[in-house]
Amino acid sequence: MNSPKLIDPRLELICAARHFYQQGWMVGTSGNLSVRLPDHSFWITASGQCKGELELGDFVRIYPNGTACPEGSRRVEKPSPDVKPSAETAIHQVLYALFPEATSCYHVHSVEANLVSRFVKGDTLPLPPLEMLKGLGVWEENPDCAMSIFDNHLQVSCIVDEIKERFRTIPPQLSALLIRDHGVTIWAPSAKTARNYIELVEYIFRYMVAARGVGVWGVGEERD
Ligand SMILES: CSC[C@@H](O)[C@@H](O)C(=O)COP(=O)(O)O
Ligand SMILES: [Zn+2]
Repeated sequence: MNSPKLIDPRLELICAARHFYQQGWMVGTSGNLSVRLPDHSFWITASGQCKGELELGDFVRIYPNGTACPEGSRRVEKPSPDVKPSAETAIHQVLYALFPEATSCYHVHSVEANLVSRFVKGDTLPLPPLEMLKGLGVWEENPDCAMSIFDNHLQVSCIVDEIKERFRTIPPQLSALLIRDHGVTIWAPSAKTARNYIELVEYIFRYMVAARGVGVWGVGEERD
């Protein structure tokens, strides 16, 4: 009997990136996607690549601290020496460390994510109690749900430190975080779920922007 063919997990990332690019959420080189493998290494998009036309050679494999890739002592596997991992690799790393059940981490930049990130000054964004929240795991009637917001910093390590510090003390309600004036990042137990999460959070952001435009009361406003 033939054993089932293993599908390269980078293919799922290539398809997801093309889809997000077509939606206008990964314009140009923006955003980064990763998938974690059973040995706890992960593939992540290389830095500065057009996300609408990724190829298998546009990924870097990062091995966890203390382990090395099979070919040698390096902790990074690259298609060529000049290829660099995403500049935001450390955000994926900290999320995988904080949420061991996560096997995929997706980050995109949309206009709506940036608009809603300015609806509030604080570090949480109240979300409208939409049915769509069930897709993000919130099974409550009229849920009082909020997404964590972090300030954008030039030094990615500062964003990472704030994520680590906040989530260690206050676990997030959703598997998602928003970086102000930058974009959303989600983490999920599978690549398919990660794609759904991105679509759902982006729907909620679109709704919030549209609701403001037509004057729907209370949407995205800071609660007392
Ligand atoms: C279009 S610049 C956006 C980058 O600064 C960054 O925020 C981003 O999401 C992509 O960086 P990358 O290093 O390609 O993964
Ligand atoms: Zn980014």
